[in-house]
Amino acid sequence: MEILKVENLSISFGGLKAVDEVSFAVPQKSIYGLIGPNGAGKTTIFNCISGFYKPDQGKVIFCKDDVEIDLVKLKVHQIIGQGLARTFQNVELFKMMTVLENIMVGEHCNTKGNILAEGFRLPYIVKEEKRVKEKAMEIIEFLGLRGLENFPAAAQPYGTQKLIELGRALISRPKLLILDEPAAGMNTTETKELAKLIKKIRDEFGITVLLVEHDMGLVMGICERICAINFGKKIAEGTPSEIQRDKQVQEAYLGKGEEEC
Ligand SMILES: Nc1ncnc2c1ncn2[C@@H]1O[C@H](COP(=O)(O)OP(=O)(O)OP(=O)(O)O)[C@@H](O)[C@H]1O
Repeated sequence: MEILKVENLSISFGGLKAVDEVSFAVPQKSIYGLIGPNGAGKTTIFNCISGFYKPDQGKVIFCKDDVEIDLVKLKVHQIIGQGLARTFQNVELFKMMTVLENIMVGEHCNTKGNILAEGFRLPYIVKEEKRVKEKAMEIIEFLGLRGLENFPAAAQPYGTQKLIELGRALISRPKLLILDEPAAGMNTTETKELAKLIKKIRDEFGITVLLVEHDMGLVMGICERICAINFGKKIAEGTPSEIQRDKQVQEAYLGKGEEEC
């Protein structure tokens, strides 16, 4: 059973067809990879799924409790409300805020406060804040960031900042987590830890993970299925070994005539 179905998705920027009739389906509770050379259209597909771009054509079907919802018709906050969270290619943290506060922000969509209630510190706001703080601390523990909660996010090394961003996406306990190049800028040890963490997120929380990543070791090591795109078009879809053997994928990465991927 699928949680996400991308159907005939297309979007152009001026004369450039960045995504050209791409279709793929992500099975529930799987780790699914989207790969392709630079400029292939991967982030653009993510932006269409998460509502940042409106495609020219196609559907993005999110399957929730046996109901199919076309995300293309929804606004970004409505998509988040359906249970979809994402991280970005470049770390997007609130630099002046602490690690804890940055992660708490991810639960904002599920809180009921308003500016007046918060200003007067009404009892339900205090209770709500305590609940969110406890939830954020659980995530901090899960990510192995215990002890850093009260330090500024901006003071952390890049790999840690990426984990904080991941924590912000995780706190809302999404059904589908979309990760855009989670290993970018990480060293080999950090990338290995990240691979374990992504598996743990799926296994312990039952969250489906859709990821774009250039680190082929990570992709081939943790994804059950992969969709490969090039120049905006889907060129292959299958298991990691099927993708590694695929001639079109080999050509896309290495140029014609090369045998290995
Ligand atoms: N907002 C935009 N306006 C104009 N062109 C865009 C826009 N967003 C993406 N593009 C173009 O669409 C194409 C696909 O870009 P995209 O960022 O999706 O590729 P990508 O596969 O994610 O690449 P990378 O791996 O380098 O991040 C590129 O040619 C890019 O320049």
